[in-house]
Amino acid sequence: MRIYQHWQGLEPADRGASIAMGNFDGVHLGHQHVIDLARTEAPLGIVTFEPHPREFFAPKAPPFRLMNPEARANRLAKLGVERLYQLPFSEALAALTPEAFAREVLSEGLGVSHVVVGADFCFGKGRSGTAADLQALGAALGFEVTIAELVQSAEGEISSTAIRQALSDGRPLDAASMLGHWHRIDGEVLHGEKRGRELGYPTANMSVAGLHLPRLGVYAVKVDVLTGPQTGSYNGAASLGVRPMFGVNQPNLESFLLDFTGDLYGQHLSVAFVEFLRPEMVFTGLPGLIAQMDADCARAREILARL
Ligand SMILES: Cc1cc2nc3c(=O)[nH]c(=O)nc-3n(C[C@H](O)[C@H](O)[C@H](O)COP(=O)(O)O)c2cc1C
Ligand SMILES: Nc1ncnc2c1ncn2[C@@H]1O[C@H](COP(=O)(O)OP(=O)(O)O)[C@@H](O)[C@H]1O
Repeated sequence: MRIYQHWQGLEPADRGASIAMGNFDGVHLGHQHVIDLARTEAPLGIVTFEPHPREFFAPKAPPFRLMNPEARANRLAKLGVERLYQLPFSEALAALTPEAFAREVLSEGLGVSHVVVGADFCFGKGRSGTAADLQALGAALGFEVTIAELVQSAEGEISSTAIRQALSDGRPLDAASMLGHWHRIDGEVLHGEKRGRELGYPTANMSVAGLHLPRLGVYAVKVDVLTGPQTGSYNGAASLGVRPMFGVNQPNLESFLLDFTGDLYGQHLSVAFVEFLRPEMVFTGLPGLIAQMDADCARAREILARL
């Protein structure tokens, strides 16, 4: 998959894609439907925005993203997307009217052959353009527009908002049924306080900055080690939180991999949230915490063996 960060001055060979357009946060089943409708004989593309328009307009709002741009790109590549047009969202882009966006960006810039958007898609200055407006503009400018129906799940309409809520509630299975896959946090293993190894539970620490946080607590997780000499998929127990036993900390994600020994510093991991086990707790001494971690790992092992 090729990533483009501009829409102007493209080579003819980089134009003409059939594209799905949106934020694709989480790449859930609704997104996958939109992407499927964009599969034609033309190269399959995605048009998305970076930063996310909501981050651009409300930079101080609490983080809401389900995934970082790299994780999104990796997942889109797995779905067979050949071109990711990750357009820099700016004052100038936000100020384009629906007509100007369709003409300057989609038609003259990207030269799209076909565009798919969800039925609730809005675009252009003040979000004033609808999916139907885009269809009319496409007819005038010479590209086809398909409007995808919103996909339902057992919980109702699938949306990034509903997925965030399920995760905030500690319902990763419900989130997964809307995502079509486990919710994952991806990132590099960072150095921590070196305390884990003394507890008998070395943990791979990852930053969760900029991401929507699932309910804080301890989870049964599947951990994919993506780089290094020990790549593979491991079962684990992870703590997403602030480690109240050890002072005031920023939230992070600490994963203990079952049946694993080795060095993970600097490697890339993808941690899948399978089941919420319990909130973080404060114990009167380390033996209490260690006994609880023993119990967490036993439960995680049992849950993950059933998958
Ligand atoms: C399965 C598991 C359960 C945990 N439960 C708690 C907890 O209840 N309370 C807490 O303060 N920290 C908890 N932690 C976090 C540990 O305190 C943390 O991993 C340890 O301090 C190691 O930190 P370090 O990696 O920075 O050395 C848990 C960690 C794991 C892996
Ligand atoms: N089973 C395991 N699960 C997770 N990390 C492990 C495991 N075995 C060894 N490690 C290594 O130990 C490191 C964590 O040890 P720890 O004492 O918790 O230090 P830190 O505070 O730097 O995270 C991990 O980053 C990894 O390199």
